[in-house]
Amino acid sequence: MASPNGGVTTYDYDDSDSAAPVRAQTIEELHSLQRKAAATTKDGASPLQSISASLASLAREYGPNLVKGDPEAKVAPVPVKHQQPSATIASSDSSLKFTHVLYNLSPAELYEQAFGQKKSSFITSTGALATLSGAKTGRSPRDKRVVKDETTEKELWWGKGSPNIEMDERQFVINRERALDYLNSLDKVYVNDQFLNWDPENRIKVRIITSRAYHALFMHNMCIRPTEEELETFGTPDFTIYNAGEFPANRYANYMTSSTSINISLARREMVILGTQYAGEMKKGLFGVMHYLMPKRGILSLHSGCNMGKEGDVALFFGLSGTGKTTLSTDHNRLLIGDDEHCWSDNGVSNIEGGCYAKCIDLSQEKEPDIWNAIKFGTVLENVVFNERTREVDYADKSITENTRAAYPIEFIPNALIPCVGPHPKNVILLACDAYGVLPPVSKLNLAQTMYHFISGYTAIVAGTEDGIKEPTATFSACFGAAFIMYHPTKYAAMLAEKMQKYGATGWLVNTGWSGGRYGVGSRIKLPYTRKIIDAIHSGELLTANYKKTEVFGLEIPTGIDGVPSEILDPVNTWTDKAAYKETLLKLAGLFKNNFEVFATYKIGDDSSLTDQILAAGPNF
Ligand SMILES: Nc1ncnc2c1ncn2[C@@H]1O[C@H](COP(=O)(O)OP(=O)(O)OP(=O)(O)O)[C@@H](O)[C@H]1O
Ligand SMILES: O=C([O-])CC(=O)C(=O)O
Ligand SMILES: [Ca+2]
Ligand SMILES: [Mn+2]
Repeated sequence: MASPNGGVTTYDYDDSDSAAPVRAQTIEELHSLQRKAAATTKDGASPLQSISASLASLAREYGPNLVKGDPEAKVAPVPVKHQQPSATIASSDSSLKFTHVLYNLSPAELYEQAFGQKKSSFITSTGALATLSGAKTGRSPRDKRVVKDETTEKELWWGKGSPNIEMDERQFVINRERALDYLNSLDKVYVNDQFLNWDPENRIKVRIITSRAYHALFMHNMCIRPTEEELETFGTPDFTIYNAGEFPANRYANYMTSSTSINISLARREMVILGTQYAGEMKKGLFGVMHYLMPKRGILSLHSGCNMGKEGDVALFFGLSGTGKTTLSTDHNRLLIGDDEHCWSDNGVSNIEGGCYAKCIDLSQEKEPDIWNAIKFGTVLENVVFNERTREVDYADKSITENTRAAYPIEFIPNALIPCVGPHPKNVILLACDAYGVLPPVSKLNLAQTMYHFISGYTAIVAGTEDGIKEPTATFSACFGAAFIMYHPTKYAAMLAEKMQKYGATGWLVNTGWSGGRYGVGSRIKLPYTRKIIDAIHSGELLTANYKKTEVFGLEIPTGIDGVPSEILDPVNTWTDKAAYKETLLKLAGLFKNNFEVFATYKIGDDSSLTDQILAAGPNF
C-alpha cells in the first residue's frame, strides 16, 4: 500500500464501532446475556421429588440431599424436600452433602458435561461425540442376574440355556444400596426420564440415573424423547436403571462371580449396573424388561430390525449380532421403523426405541451412506479411533475393539418413519452370517421351517482376529436373542407362529455370510448382492420365482434373481472342492441337530401338529 504521508502507514481504524454498545456493565453480565433462559416447568420441584424417592436409601430412613442444576453454575443450592423427617438433625455425613441432579439435559449440554468429566470425550470432524466405554467394550451376559422370587420362579425360564441367572431379593437390595451410595457420593448425577415403545397404548416410562454424561446422551438417543409437556406430567417411572458402572460390584457378595454385575428385579421394577460402562447394557437390559412385560399383554417382543415400503409392506429382519439387522433395515428406498427392538401386537408393529445403535467397523460412505451421514452432532461414537489433529475417524481401526458403535436418534436417518409404527409384517427375514459358507444366500421357508430356524437362532462368527484360528464358530441363540428373553423360547415361538399365520407373513432365510468356501477360503457375500436379494423379497419377485430344493437342509432356493449372479444362489456351485462342501454341510447340519435336541420335548402353542412339523423341518441326513 502506498503511504501518502511520508512513510507512516495509517489504517482506517475506528475504536468506536458504529453499532450500539452491548447492554452489559461487566463481563459476567455479558455472558449471562448470551444464554436465553429456557422455559421452566410449572412445578420445578416435582420431578426432583420423584428423583429423590428413586435415589433414597432402603437401609436408612431418609433420602439424599438433591438439588437441581450444575454445581458449576454457582447458584446457591436449594434442596428439595425429601423423605427425611422434617426438621431433623443430620444423622450422617452423607446427608450433609448435596448431590446435583442434571435432569434431561440437551445433547449440547451433555457434550459440555462430557468434556469436563473425562479425558476420553472428544468431538470428531463431523461433530459426533467420541467416547470410551472403559475396560468393557461389549455386553457381559454371564454377569447378568435376575431376582428369583415366588412369582419369577414360576414365570421365567431358568436353568440350562437360559440367560436368567438367579440372585435373591436381599442380594439385589445390597447391590442397589452399593450403587446408590456411589451415586449419592458424587457431586452430580444425570437423570433421564424417557419412554419405550411407540405404540401409545403400550408405552413404558423409564428413568435412567447415571454418573456419566455420555451414558445420559446415549440413552437420550436410544430411548424415545419426551416433549416438554410430557415431562411435566411424567410422574413415577415404570422402571428405573441405576447405572453405577464406574464402580465395581463386590465379588465376595453372594451370587457374584466377577466385579461386573447387571441385576434386574422385576418386582421392584429396577435394574442396577456395577462394574461395566458399556452403554449397550442399559439398552439391552430394558429390552429384557420388555420381553417380560409385553408378552403378558399378548404382544410379541422381537430382536429385529423393521422397515416399510412406500406401499405399506412391512418387513422384519431377525438375526444375531453382526448379521445385518441395522445395515439391511436402513434402506434408502424404504421407510425405517427401527433397527433392533420391536413389538408385534394386534395393531401391527412398533419400535421400542427412539434410536439406532449401528456397528461401525469398516463403515464406508459408499456402501452405507445413511449410517455414515447420521454420524454428526448429537451422535455418540463408542470406542472408535480418530486422528489426533484432524479428528477424522478411522473406521477400519480395531485397536480398541471390533465392536465400535454409533448411537444416534432415529430422526438422523432421512427416511425414518415417525412415529415408528407400521401395519402387520408381510415378510419375516431371518438373517444368518454363515461362516461355513454352506447356507444358500436366500431360501423361502414354510411356517414350520421359519419356526425351526427362529428357535435355532443360528449364526456363525469367524474366530476373532487371532493368528492360526481358521474354524468358524457356530452360535445358536433361541429367538435370535436368547440373551434377552425372559420366558421359555417356545412362548415367543408360539406367538410368532400364531401372528404369521393370522396375518399371512412369508418367512425367508438369508445368509449374509460366506460363499465359495468357508471362512478363510471363500469370501463374504457382497453387500450389494444381499441388497438385491432383499429387494426381490420386498417387491414380491421372489414369491413367483422358480425354486429347487437343497439336500440335507431341504431349503427352497430360487434359480434366478435380477442383479444377482445365478451361480451363487446354490452354494454347491461356488465351492471348487465338492467333497469339502458336503463334509461342511453335514457338519453344520449335525450342529443344528444337537442344538435342537433340548427343544424336542416341548410343545409349541396349542396345536401339537405344528410341533411335529417343526421337529421335521430341520436338516435330514
Ligand atoms: N452381505 C452382507 N449383508 C449384511 N451385512 C454385511 C454384508 N457384508 C458385510 N456386512 C457388514 O456386516 C455388518 C452387519 O452389522 P449390523 O450392524 O447390521 O448388525 P446387527 O444385526 O444390527 O447387529 P446388532 O444386533 O449387534 O446391532 C456391517 O458392518 C455390514 O457392513
Ligand atoms: O446390545 C448390544 O450391545 C448390541 C446389540 O445390538 C446386540 O448385541 O444385539
Ligand atoms: Ca444393530
Ligand atoms: Mn441387537
